Amino acid sequence: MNGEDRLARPEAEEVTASGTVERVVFRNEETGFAVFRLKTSGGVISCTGYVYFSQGEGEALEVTGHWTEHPRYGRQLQVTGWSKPVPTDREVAIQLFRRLEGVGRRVARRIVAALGPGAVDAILDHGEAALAGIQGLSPEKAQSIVQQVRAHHGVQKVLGQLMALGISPGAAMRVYRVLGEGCLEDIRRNPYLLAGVAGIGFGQADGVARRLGIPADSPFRLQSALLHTLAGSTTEGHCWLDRAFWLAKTAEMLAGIDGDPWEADQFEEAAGTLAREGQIRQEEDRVYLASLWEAEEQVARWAADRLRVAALHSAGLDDLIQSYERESGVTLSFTQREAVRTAMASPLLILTGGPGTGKTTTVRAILWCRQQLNPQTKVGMAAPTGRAARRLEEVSGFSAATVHRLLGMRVEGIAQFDEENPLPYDLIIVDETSMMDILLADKLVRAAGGAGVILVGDVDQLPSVGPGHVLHDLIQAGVPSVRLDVIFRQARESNIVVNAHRVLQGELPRQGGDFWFVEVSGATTAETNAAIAVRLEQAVQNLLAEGYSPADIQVLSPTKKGELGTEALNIRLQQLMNPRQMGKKEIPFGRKGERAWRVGDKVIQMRNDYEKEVFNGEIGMIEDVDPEEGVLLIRFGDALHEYERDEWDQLRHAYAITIHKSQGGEYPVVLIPMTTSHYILLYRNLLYTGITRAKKLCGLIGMPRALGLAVRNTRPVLRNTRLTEKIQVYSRGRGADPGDP
Ligand SMILES: Nc1ncnc2c1ncn2[C@@H]1O[C@H](COP(=O)(O)OP(=O)(O)OP(=O)(O)O)[C@@H](O)[C@H]1O
Repeated sequence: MNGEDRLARPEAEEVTASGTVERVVFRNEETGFAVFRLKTSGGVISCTGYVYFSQGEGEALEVTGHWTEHPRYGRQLQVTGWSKPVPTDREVAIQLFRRLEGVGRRVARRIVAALGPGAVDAILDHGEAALAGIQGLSPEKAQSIVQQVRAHHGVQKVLGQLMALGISPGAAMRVYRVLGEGCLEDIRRNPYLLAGVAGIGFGQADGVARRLGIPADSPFRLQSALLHTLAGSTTEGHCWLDRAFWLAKTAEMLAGIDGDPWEADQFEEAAGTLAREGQIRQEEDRVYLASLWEAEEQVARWAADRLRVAALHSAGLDDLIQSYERESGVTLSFTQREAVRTAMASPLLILTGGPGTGKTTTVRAILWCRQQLNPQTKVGMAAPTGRAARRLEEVSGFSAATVHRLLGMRVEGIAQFDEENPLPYDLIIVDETSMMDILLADKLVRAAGGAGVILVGDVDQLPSVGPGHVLHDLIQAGVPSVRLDVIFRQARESNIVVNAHRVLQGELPRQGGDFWFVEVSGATTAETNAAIAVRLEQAVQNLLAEGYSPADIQVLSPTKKGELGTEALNIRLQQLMNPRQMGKKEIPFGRKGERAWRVGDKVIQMRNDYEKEVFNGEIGMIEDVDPEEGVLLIRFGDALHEYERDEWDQLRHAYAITIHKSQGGEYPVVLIPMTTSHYILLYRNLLYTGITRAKKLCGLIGMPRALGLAVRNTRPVLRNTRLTEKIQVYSRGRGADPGDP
């Protein structure tokens, strides 16, 4: 039986059942999805669906849904609607109030005597006012009763009404959690509040607003649209937008939805409100989201403060370095020594260089010297991604964490360590800092306290996915930095390393050894692309035959779209590396169920999940799937995680990933298709980043012209940031806050 046949198909007929919850087998706190047993007069039934439990076990519930047949768990009710029965019988009502905390039999009786058996509804509708005048109820107790009744019964009304506005069950739960009990009133007034809740964007909030009859020129709408445009620019890496451009872009976006032209100056008032409310910050013609402005300011002031601290050169340092050389058998180069000296003397150092230039070796020397000077030195090591952290651990011999974990970040934006509670280290070393965006840099510097900070990275790699160009800007601003640019002999034996440096110099890579280029040609570009895809498959087959595992082989593409984009390649490569097989479990997905998550699939996490502690860009493997529940069991490193159906959007297949996503990763074998169809993405840093991900073998397959274009194209990174200028201003002591109104 194949995976699709195993999928339970709901029977058409809708059924209703009521009873009490016997056991909650599984509950996802984030989405509200639950598996539970309901004790009904006809026996215990198994149910699945989005249900909000206030108590869980023992809770009365009425559910509607469809029967499904699960191959392992048998008959289950797939719940599509639910309610918590409000008692209509006096004695039942009294029992219900008695179950509330702090309510005795006497008070319960008095409430029901005053309000009748419909007391619950009266309290839901009128709140504390309904309880006014009931003997023996203090205002605090009345408040507590209202809260408890709302928690038991009110939430379903709210969720039901949210769903009626077109919000999905999972999102409705999130809205309720984020915006709280009064969310409906707030949303009716300003539906654009929804745009701030995870998973709901401006477009969906706008749809709700239309349903609620909010006028198209409502100030809330204009403000939300403006914030949307500004936040959108951060996906291109910008920290700020030019004001006139911002207004015009927002006008254009709304005109695209409404069909009518909007004038940019219609947004002036909305922009003024956002500035007054502190949601945006303006510096002359530049407009920032407040959070980005604050982050840039913070990092700038921090770097400037450290620049002002005079470097303290310790006299015996050269002797110490010589001892290290004797001990380790490594003779450091002139530049490496300079890096060690600067690291000892300055509270901040940037160590940059391409592959094989000796960054890790230098870090080892620095650690050794620090330990010799003070054996008590506490060192914190981190990298922006889990895999980069694991690698740092391997090469340095010290334990390393992700920056998020180091800072104790459990949810986006909130860190356990900050200026009030600094990290307990004397020295903090962060690797792969080209990947660090301004928001993460802000968190790091806030928590650094008095510790020395060494930022290690390769400034020629692609910049961070998030906003800012931090490593580059810090170097530009004159932060003490050492650039290692000599490739060591051992590294020179690798054409991967040599070619990475050649590409940076604008030279074509040379073939041979661990680096090869397969030329593919055809009569037309389309034909050539098709031939490249076939040749890529052959290369994968050959590598598998040579004993490489699917996990060893990583295909990288500049883009997601097109025949040689990651989406199309993933379909081909899944068929090749993990084909459908009898007995291999899978779950179909996609609009027509044409794709499948299959046991053994390689997958990539697409955004940070703080609960699971699985971060953007991490690669995992599907170990098991439950087609009935829609649950995927995925291994990331040592940990296994469950992904519910509504979490699948966090995942993609990872046989092919974009070069952007591969940042900070390393793979034994990297294969990159090269086509002129990716014209706008063919540039030097991108190719360089792709090549430097390979450890044992790097294969480029495609058009020589595409390779030539990529090597020659030095497209500069254009990101709107002011970090460099701000550091320079602050370090000269001109402390005027450019953003103060
Ligand atoms: N001073 C030195 N003398 C001789 N060999 C060295 C020296 N420094 C580094 N190496 C050797 O050069 C190679 C690359 O060094 P290292 O791993 O430190 O570079 P890296 O910049 O961290 O490289 P990557 O970014 O590729 O990890 C290693 O084999 C290392 O042993």
